[in-house]
Amino acid sequence: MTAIWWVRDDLRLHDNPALAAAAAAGDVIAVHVDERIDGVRAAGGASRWWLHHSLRRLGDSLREHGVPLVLADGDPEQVIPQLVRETGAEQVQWNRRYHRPRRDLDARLKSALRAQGVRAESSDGFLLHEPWTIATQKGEPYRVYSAFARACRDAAPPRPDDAAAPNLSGPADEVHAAGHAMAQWRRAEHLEEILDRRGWVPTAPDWAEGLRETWTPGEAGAWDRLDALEDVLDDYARHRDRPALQGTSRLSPHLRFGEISPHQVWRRSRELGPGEGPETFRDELLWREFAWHRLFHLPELATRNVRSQFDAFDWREDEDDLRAWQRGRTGIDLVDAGMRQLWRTGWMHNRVRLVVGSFLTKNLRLHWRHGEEWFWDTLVDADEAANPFNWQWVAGTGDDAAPYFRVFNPERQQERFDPEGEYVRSWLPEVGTGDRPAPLVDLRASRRDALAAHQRLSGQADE
Ligand SMILES: Cc1cc2nc3c(=O)[nH]c(=O)nc-3n(C[C@H](O)[C@H](O)[C@H](O)COP(=O)(O)OP(=O)(O)OC[C@H]3O[C@@H](n4cnc5c(N)ncnc54)[C@H](O)[C@@H]3O)c2cc1C
Repeated sequence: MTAIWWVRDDLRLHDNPALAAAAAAGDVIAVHVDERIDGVRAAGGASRWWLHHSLRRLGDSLREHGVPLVLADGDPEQVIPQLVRETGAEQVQWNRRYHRPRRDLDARLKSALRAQGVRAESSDGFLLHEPWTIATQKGEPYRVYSAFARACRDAAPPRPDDAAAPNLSGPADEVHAAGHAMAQWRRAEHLEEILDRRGWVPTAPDWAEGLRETWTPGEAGAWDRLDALEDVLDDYARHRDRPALQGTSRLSPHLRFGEISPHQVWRRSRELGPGEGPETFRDELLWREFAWHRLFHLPELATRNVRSQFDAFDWREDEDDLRAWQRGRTGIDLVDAGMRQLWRTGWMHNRVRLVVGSFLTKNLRLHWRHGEEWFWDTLVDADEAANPFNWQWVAGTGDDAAPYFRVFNPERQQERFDPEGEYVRSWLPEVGTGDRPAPLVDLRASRRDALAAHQRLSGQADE
């Protein structure tokens, strides 16, 4: 029997319930669809770069087991049934995703396949807990992180270790899919050609040099970061806010693309001990979880203020200021250093994300959606939940968010978290040379303006 494994944000062989189910059924054909879905944004530039390399590496790993990776594009509701017809597959397996337009599509496809007598099944491969399993006593979703995290910790522990990849085999060479024989899909050059045609790796200009230097997309790269966790966790609670240090795991893009599962990361952190470091780290994994559960319940998280009173907020519109922020030319050292780190490496330290987010939405009073969209395009870990969730958190428009009137002062933040200026100098070598733009805004005056705008909003709410 042949089973199709529909690869989505689970680009790994280990601890992958959908792949394990397909392998248990018989020969496996893996398929990835470059899909276009109404109501879902296309991946940003940095994510596309990542996906190109991650798919290539997944193709290499599957090939070692004789399993082809088919690269298709278009509407999955057409592509998957067509593949089923072409290959004679009797099963389709996938891991669930949680944004409503994607879930709706998956549900429609599941029904359509089942109606044709094909066994279509979904599994839990992306989160620690399915969103419908963590609820208050009234059966409602949690809106406050601390209560949510307690409920997660009280729930069933993560899946037991299943270190071995499943036993895999592929279909006969003469089976065709998407116009090519399986023998072709199993060739590295064939995969490379099709990936190249997608145009996800920039050439003119090649802005990905810093990404190549920083990251190794794919399951092996994820395992290297996981192995390095032991160097980080002991001091995690003390070092995680210091951007000049390698004080955090840098697992975020690997988790984003499912090159490693949160169960694997949680388990490893447990093996590394109780203690303040590992506990604080697990709290962060639960923030990831919280963001996804919120997206499950709030599908418009990226486009609507969770706290709707902010719909009337007096945001400014200023293209020049936005561009200066994006390019790291605000004249505020910590902000510019962070934006340069992002542009060069596709990643920014969490503390600095908070600072640049506060600066954009408060000192510049530009809408958080502008920041969210820029991050969406430039972060290698940009995801549909954590990105809008955290932007709404920083802007004060989200659930359990930092209040709008809490404005980070970037200079104080630098004194606290980069006291020697190491981080700032590493991204802004021109600091101290006089070759820096004048600050875009006066930090005190712009803070006062932001607070006044918030006051006006509160006044309206009271009327
Ligand atoms: C404005 C803003 C936007 C953000 N956008 C994203 C995004 O698109 N994708 C993303 O994964 N994270 C996002 N974050 C959260 C956080 O900055 C990153 O997850 C973290 O910096 C990744 O580095 P790390 O893997 O070394 O984290 P670690 O400190 O090692 O944490 C371990 C893991 O926990 C998760 N995590 C940690 N902090 C958070 C958080 N606040 N929210 C959700 N998950 C968290 C991540 O999966 C991370 O890999 C954003 C934060 C802010 C303030």
